[in-house]
Formats: sequence, structure tokens, C-alpha cells
Amino acid sequence: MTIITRKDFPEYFTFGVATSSYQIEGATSADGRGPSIWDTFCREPGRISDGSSGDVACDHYHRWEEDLELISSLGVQAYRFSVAWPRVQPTGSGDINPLGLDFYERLVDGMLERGLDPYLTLYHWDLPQPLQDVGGWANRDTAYHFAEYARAVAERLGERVKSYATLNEPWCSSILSYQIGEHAPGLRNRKLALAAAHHLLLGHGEAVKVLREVVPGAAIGTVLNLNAITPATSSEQDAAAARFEDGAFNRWFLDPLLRGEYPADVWEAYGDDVPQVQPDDLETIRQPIDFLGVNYYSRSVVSADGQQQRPSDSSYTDMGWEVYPQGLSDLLLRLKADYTLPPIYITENGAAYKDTLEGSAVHDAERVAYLQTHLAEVASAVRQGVKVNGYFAWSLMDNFEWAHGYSKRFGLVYVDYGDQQRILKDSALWYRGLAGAKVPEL
Ligand SMILES: CO[C@H](O)c1c[n+]2c([nH]1)[C@H](O)[C@@H](O)[C@H](O)[C@H]2CO
Repeated sequence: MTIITRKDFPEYFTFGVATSSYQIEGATSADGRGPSIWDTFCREPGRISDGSSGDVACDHYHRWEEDLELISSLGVQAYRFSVAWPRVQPTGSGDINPLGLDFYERLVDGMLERGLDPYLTLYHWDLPQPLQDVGGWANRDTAYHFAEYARAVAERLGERVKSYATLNEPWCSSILSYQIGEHAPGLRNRKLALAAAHHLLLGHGEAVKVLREVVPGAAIGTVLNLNAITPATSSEQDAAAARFEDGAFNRWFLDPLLRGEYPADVWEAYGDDVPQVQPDDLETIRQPIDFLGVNYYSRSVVSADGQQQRPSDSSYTDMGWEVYPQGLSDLLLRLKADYTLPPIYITENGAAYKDTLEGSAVHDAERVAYLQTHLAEVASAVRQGVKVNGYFAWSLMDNFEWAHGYSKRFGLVYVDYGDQQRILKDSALWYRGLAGAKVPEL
């Protein structure tokens, strides 16, 4: 395994850690916060593997200062976090809750006081429940409500926030949530899912227009989860299946955002389930952006029979995801080859492993190896000319892992949910050595 050091990355490269509001904050009824679709989803029996919810999570809402100290101690330059829409606008439209904005203002000012650059995500899945009561993202109005919520946040926080990402992973907020049903609101309807995907993209475009007006000096972009997709064999059937998966998973979002069009091959395959697109929608969606966030965890090996392949010579994380670092450089080089790109940030990369607390230590060698090998691929892609400006490890600390509850640990920092103690894992110490290293004299 190649040893990477700070010298393998450009001087301007930003190292950070990432979280999201519903996964760490808790305090789901504090200070005027309204219910989100995840509060509702967690109460539906069987939805969450351990029957838990984000009601307490990491109690970050009350421990935010301690957590900012923790982040600062890791030597990183930036912190990627998300704002809970239901804290700021409890019903998703109309009245703004000043106490909700107060929390994020304290948080952002706390970052700046510690020399941390705030990288804000406006939507990381916690949609106000009243919007879902009238269709959620399958309702076109939600796109416009989202832009007004973006306005409220940007007007309060302004350009203290260095970077505004509109969405986190619209594929998850639409296909995984409205078609596959694994995430809130847990529906299984492809037509609704494709409508939701379109309205998420439209909401992104409408929000970009608002942000350009309110915070013209901030970097504005969005975040996609993208996979490196490999056919299981060299057969034409598997190759065709891989092309379609690439279209449905990657290009369905990349092409509207970067080209202002849906991929024709996939559009045709969807038949009557395709979304209703108004004449100016794609022009709105393709608003120029200053960065593209890429979340990468593993590759997808696709066969015509639809069976998920598990190459026997690979290792797998606790989520059952193949450890395939080369997929990250493959993906980045493919993006460079196929699209006219803004600078890229790796906004999420990390792994869940079964962590064991030994006294006040967690020796998570597998996670160190995962981070080391994936960062080496980022460095390789940068050497090959891909403009990657930064990397955010997922996640700062163990947290609520959606349908898996607290059974999966992604953190660089171990959380003892009994007493909310935070304990640096070996991976945090390793990452500090890289992220906190002084940039070598060039
Ligand atoms: C298939 O991986 C996805 O890209 C993905 C993985 N993850 C995500 N998206 C989400 O953005 C995080 O909230 C999850 O906690 C994290 C770990 O599951």
C-alpha cells in the first residue's frame, strides 16, 4: 500500500470531515423545530433495523461547542455540515423560526473562531413533514419552497459560509426514497420517484439563482453520489446492463446538471414514468455551479440478470460494500473525460467497520487502510489532471446511519451513546497526521 503524505496533494487542497443534521443533532423538538419525514419514518415499525431514531443521536444540538473543538483538534481546514430545514422553517413554507437560524449562526461563528471553513449543505434529507403531507418532492411546489428556505438561510448566514451545497445525493432523496422505499418517506412508485428527482433538480436550480443573488461571493454547488460501474463479464448483455445502470444512477443526474438534458436512452426506457418537464426547467437546472461534490464509497459490478456481484478477491465493509479504491480514480477520470466540470470536492468517502472500544482506544486498522488507499487514488487523479480541491471524510463521528440506526459506525471518532463520550479512533489520529500536516515548502 502506497504511503501518502501531505506532499501528494496540492497546496490549496482542503481536508475536512462531514456530518448531517438529522444524523447527529438530536433535539428534534427543541426551540421550535418541526417534524421531518425522518421523524415520521423512524416511528413506522420495521423501518429502522434497531428501532431507533434521531431523537437524541449524538446530542450535537447541545454539544456543538465540544464537537467544534473535536473537529479543530483533527487539524482539518473545513467542516461539512447540513442545516435542518424543519429547524429553520418548521412547516417547510411560510414562517421562519429565528431560534433555528440562531443555532446555525452560533455554529458557523464557532467554526470561524476556530479557523474552520464552513461547508454548508442545505438539504441532507430531513424534509419538513407538512411538505410530504402534500406530496413532498413529487410535488413541484416543493422545489420553490426549497428556494425560499435557501434564501432564509443565506440571508442570515451570508458569506460567512464559504461554500453552499444545495442538495446531498438527489438519487437517494428520490429513487431510494420514493421508488425503492428504503429511506423516508418509504414509497415504492417509480413515477413518483422520477417526479421527485426532477423537482429536486429544479429546486437545486431555483436555489442557485437565489444564492447567486444573496451570497454572490460564496461558492455554490451540489453533491451527487456516484459509482464506478463495471460489467460482471465481457458479455454484451452485461455491458448493456452496466451502461443502463450508469445511465439510471449517474447520468440521470449528471446530464441535467452539466448538460441541461436527460440521457435519452434511459428516458426512453422509462416510458410513461418520465417526469413532467416544463419548457424552462432544464435551463434552470443547468445553472453554472462553482463545484461538484462527489460522494464515493464503492463500485457497482453489474450483470444482466440484475444480481449484485461480490468479487471473491475483494474485502467488504460492515455495510457489505466492496472496498474498491481504484473505482474512485476511475470515476474521477471518467467525469473529466465525459463532462465539462467545475472543480470537484470528494464530499464523502469512508467506511463502516465493527469498532471495538478497548479502554479509551479503537484500533480501526481497516478504516485507516480504507482512507489511505482511497486518498491515494484521489492523489493519482489529481496528478492525471482532475481538478479535485478537497476531501471530506465520512464521518466526523459515529452517528444515526439511516435505516441501519446506530448499528453501523462510520466515524473517525467513536461515540459511546450511553454517555455521549467522544473517543478518537486510530483513524482520527492517522487523518490528523495527514490533514493537519504543514503544507511542505514547494
Ligand atoms: C451508497 O453510498 C452513498 O453514496 C452514501 C453513503 N452515505 C451517504 N450516501 C449519506 O450522504 C450519509 O448521510 C450516509 O451516512 C453515508 C454512509 O452510508
